[in-house]
Amino acid sequence: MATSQGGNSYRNARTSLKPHVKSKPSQQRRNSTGSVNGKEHAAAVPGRVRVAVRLRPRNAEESVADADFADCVELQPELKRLKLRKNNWDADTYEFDEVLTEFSSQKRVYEVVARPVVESVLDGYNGTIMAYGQTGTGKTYTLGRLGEEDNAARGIMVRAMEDILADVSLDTDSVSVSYLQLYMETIQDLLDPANDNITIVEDPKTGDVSLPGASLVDIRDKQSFVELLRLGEAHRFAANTKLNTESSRSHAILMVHVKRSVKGRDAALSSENGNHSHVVKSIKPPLVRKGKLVVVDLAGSERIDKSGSEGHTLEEAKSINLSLSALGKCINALAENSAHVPFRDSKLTRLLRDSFGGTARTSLVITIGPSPRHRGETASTIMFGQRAMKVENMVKLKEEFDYKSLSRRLDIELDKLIVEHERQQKTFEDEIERLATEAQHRISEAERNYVDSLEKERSKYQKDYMESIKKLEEQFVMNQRKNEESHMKSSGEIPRVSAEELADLKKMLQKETHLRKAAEGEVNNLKNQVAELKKSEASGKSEILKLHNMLEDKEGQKEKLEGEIAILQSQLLQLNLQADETRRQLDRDGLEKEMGGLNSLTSQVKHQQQASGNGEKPSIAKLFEQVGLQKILSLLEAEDADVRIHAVKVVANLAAEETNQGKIVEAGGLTSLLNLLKSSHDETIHRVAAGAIANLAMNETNQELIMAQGGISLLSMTAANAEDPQTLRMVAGAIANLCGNDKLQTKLRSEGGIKALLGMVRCRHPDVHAQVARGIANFAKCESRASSQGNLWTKSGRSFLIEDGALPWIVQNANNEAASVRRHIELALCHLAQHEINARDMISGGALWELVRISRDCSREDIKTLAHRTLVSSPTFQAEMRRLRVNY
Ligand SMILES: Nc1ncnc2c1ncn2[C@@H]1O[C@H](COP(=O)(O)OP(=O)(O)OP(=O)(O)O)[C@@H](O)[C@H]1O
Repeated sequence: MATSQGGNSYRNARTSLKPHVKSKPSQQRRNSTGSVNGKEHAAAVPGRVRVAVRLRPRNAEESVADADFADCVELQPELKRLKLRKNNWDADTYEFDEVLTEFSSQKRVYEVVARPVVESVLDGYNGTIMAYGQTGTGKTYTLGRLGEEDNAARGIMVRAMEDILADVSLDTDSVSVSYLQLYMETIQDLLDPANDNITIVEDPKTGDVSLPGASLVDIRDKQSFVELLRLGEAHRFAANTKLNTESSRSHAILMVHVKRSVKGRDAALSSENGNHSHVVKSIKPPLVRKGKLVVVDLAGSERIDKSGSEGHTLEEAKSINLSLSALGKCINALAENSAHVPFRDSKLTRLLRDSFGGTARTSLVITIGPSPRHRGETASTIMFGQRAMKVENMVKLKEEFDYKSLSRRLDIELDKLIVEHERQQKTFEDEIERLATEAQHRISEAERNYVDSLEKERSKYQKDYMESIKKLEEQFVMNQRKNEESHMKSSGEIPRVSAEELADLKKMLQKETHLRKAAEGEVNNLKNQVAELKKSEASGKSEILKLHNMLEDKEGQKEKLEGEIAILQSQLLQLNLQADETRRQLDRDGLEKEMGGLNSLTSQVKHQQQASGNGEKPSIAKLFEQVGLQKILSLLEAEDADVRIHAVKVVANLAAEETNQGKIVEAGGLTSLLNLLKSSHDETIHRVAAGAIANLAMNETNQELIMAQGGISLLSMTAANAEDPQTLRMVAGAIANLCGNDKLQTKLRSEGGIKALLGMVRCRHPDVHAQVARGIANFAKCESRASSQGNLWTKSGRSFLIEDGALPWIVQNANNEAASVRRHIELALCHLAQHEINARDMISGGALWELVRISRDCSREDIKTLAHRTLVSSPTFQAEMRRLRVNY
């Protein structure tokens, strides 16, 4: 039955997919790449299977055998019609998409049958070109001629590859081929014949068919492809010979995979010099199009019975060629729009599933011979072609994201970023290191400058101070000398401390204050520098930490400096006090000896006392406030002897104030002072420390503490070693104070206090003697109190003073010209005489006569009365006086 098919030509089919695109491959590529959008092409486009019929010319045998017969077909190529003669007067007419006469060149056949499919493949579609026909009708001629002897004879395979290679760019695209044969349901790799059990894999989602087990050879030029085809043919021939079969019974399948990158999609990745973060953000996997061209040279169809599609059993079909039979059934089903298409009946139909009723563009060339002897086969072939023309495919673009490629590119990009990051990191670290080094240098330099300036100021100040001390000492010695002279001569001028000297001292104090401010300014300057460094090193935390530490060091140094300044201040203060003391002393002596300069000195001293007196207490208070007692006491243990000396002087000055004494003792000052007596060999320290202890020893509680801490032994030891009268005066004063405590008598005596006291009289200085006398008087008074209460310390009841041999010195100094000595001795004698048991010793020691003298001549009325009462009340004294006939 004649049909009217194929209103569209191959070219029309092409334009139906791409309306404005001409068929020139390279032009086509330019137009399609870069503008293709994956979504646009995701939709499938209807594409009917195109069928061309090609008539082989009569061969030699047919020219002879059929010489008298007309061809069984008559072609009308311009009408794309074929007439199949039934007999001499009747024929069936069939329309095809192309009708290729026996004179059609290989080139024309390629262009009308294959080129549109090849172009589709290059655009990213799957395409199938298949030849179907009776053995010897020219299927292999049409598809597989290599054209080595005659270039014009090149078949579709070679021409297709030529077009593909001409269109792709092998830098970005790839072309690879597999070559196989299917025989009796076995797929054999023609490029690796040992591989003869290749399985078909179908992607359930896309319906794509692949043969992952087949060799896949990259093609970079036509020659290597031709070689590969030749090799495949040789293997096909050898294999079929071995199997004792015919080539026409196997199907040859060439698969050409074309993978093309779609330009423009990954432009972001190619912007090598762009911002990397931008690249990463905008990164998209490159888009690739994977077209696959399948060229199938089917086995000869003559084995298929005309009724192959009409009921041959599967078993029969298998015995000849199951594959062609199954293909016919599938095409029938597709042509008739059957609900079920038996693709799974054979491997050929499974392989060609995409080509018929799938997503591929399919072009079928049916080959026929002219011989009327094979009219049946020819008719069968024509009917196969007619049915195939009814098969509608849904041509679909095979475009996908190339994640592998993206991954590779990202790896490269990542490597670049890592390298760049490392470079930046290195630069950053270098910068940090440079900043840190620079900061360190600046800090070191500032530190050096600071230390240098401090050292300069300190040494300058020390020098000034030492000079001032020296001047004062010289002044003091000079004054003393003058004083002694005036004392001896009872005449002469009283030296004065000049107003200029005091003004100098004040200046020094002001200067020191100025220096301190300068030092503070320097510290502030350093702070500013550190702050600047902090700003410039915001990211260098460790450096900032270092700067903090250094700042703290500086603060520590500042504190230390302030401590030293405070000491220096105190020294100045002390100098003031000493100057005042000197003035007072001069005043006193002047009062007694010198009436001439008395008034002026007194007024001067008073003035100074007012001036310094007004400033002194605030100064001490300020000292407490600025430095802190603890700090001052800690300086008693300073390594620097000068510092120790100054510190002990400050403490001594503080201890002179009754209000400070409790604080000093509480803060451990007493213990420190006692330690100084023990540990120091410096006479000045001994003198000043003893003075401070003497001051503290005025308090009863402190007296007990001094004793508890071995103070009497330390004072005794100091007394034994000292030669300086002032030191001895201080020690004697301290012991004298202790002697006045009733609770400490026994301990004081047992620890050598009395003997130490008496030992100090070796120094002839009246001040020392006065203190010794005071101590003896205190002790005697306590003994007297105890005896009156019946508390006797010795077995005999005798006085410790007498037992320790004090009596001779007492008697000897009872009438000492120094009033301060004499008064205390007179009192001591009176107290000793209170206890009857001492009377004998006193009589034998000559004390009786002294008592008598006191009772008669003492200028102090109270002492005089006491002496008299004692003498009168003592039987022993009374008896002695009677014995000596003293009238009393
Ligand atoms: N169009 C043609 N022009 C000239 N010679 C042809 C043409 N087609 C076929 N021939 C010749 O016919 C012979 C058989 O052709 P070919 O081998 O291609 O047939 P076939 O269909 O592939 O056979 P088979 O199914 O056995 O493989 C060859 O000698 C070939 O050169």
